[in-house]
Amino acid sequence: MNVLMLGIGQCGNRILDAVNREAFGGSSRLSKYYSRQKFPSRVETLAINTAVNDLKELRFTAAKDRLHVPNLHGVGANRGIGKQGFWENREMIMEEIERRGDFDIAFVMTSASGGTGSSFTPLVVHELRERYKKITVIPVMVLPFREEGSIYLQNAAFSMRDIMEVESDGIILVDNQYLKRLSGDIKTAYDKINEMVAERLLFLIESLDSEMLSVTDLGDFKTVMKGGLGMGTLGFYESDKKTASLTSAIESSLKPSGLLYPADVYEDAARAMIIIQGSRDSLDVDEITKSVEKLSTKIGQVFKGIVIKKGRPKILSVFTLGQVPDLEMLYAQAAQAIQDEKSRKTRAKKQLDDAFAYIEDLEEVY
Ligand SMILES: Nc1nc2c(ncn2[C@@H]2O[C@H](COP(=O)(O)OP(=O)(O)OP(=O)(O)O)[C@@H](O)[C@H]2O)c(=O)[nH]1
Repeated sequence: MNVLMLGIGQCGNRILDAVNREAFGGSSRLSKYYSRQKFPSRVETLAINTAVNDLKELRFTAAKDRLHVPNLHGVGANRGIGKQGFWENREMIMEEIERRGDFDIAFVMTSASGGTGSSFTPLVVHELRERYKKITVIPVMVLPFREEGSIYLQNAAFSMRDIMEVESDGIILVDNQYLKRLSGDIKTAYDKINEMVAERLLFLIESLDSEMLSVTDLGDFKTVMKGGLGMGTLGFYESDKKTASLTSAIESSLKPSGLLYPADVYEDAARAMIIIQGSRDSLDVDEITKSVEKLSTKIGQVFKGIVIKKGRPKILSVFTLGQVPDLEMLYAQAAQAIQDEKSRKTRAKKQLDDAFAYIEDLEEVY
């Protein structure tokens, strides 16, 4: 399978760096000696940014895989400038991608709320669709902490609408706000979130490209991603000594603690795919079949995949949602923030006009 992973803007770049870190051996001391990725698929990565400093800070992404869009130093969270920046550099950006050959699937990772990534991503998705007729395109959109300010909220609202309007094959949602409970300080939270996203995406890629005992393939994945509202998220669970059974491990992969976006899977999910990796003796196919069937009665369509691989069972759940109450709340907050900003501007303007009114009929006296 030929996979393209694009990370656009600072957040997208950093998630891509986490992917490269993971793919080249993770945090192990040996990782720097790996010159090739550990995965069977051909995975091409490219970090795109308007801010050269964001690209410089990457540690695991090769220099040839960093593309600076010239004449800009970030777009200061301004999506208008971002879109213009993309149009002015469209051919250069797309040529850089096309030089990497043909692809079956592309993941385009970005924050929904900054300027560069959130404005480039819908346009890049559109271009990929135009240029690669058979490609599956999955945007991975990171929603902001809700207290990050009105511009970030507004950007998230408008960029999510833009990304829904271009024809992707389903959006994977990641919510910083939901995941911030993972850590006290922001830097550690970012690292942890990025690592979670990287781990899940690489698990997915690896599984789709493996000989599965029970087959799920790119076609099934696309069917899942097209379900419901065409947006969903990923869950994950890694068994340990304390895990009671395979069934409880499968159920745990759907629990809030492993999800990248808040959802009540049993209430909200439209379609799902459960992929189980583990050593042959740790996987009981009958038990897996039974628990997936049980899930199907609640969720509707559930695909299952089983990959034989050394170690305790690890489970990835992929699902799309039929309702997204948290996203609706984000829009309500964004609308309120835009209104507040407007009234603050009007008030400030009036105050200034009132101030100028004091000297309206006066001249400077020297
Ligand atoms: N999960 C995660 N979120 C991040 C990270 N870095 C930034 N963010 C979030 O991304 C949003 C800001 O978007 P950026 O990606 O920094 O913006 P950009 O696309 O580079 O655009 P400009 O800086 O405006 O040119 C905020 O909501 C941040 O919380 C990261 O490493 N991980």
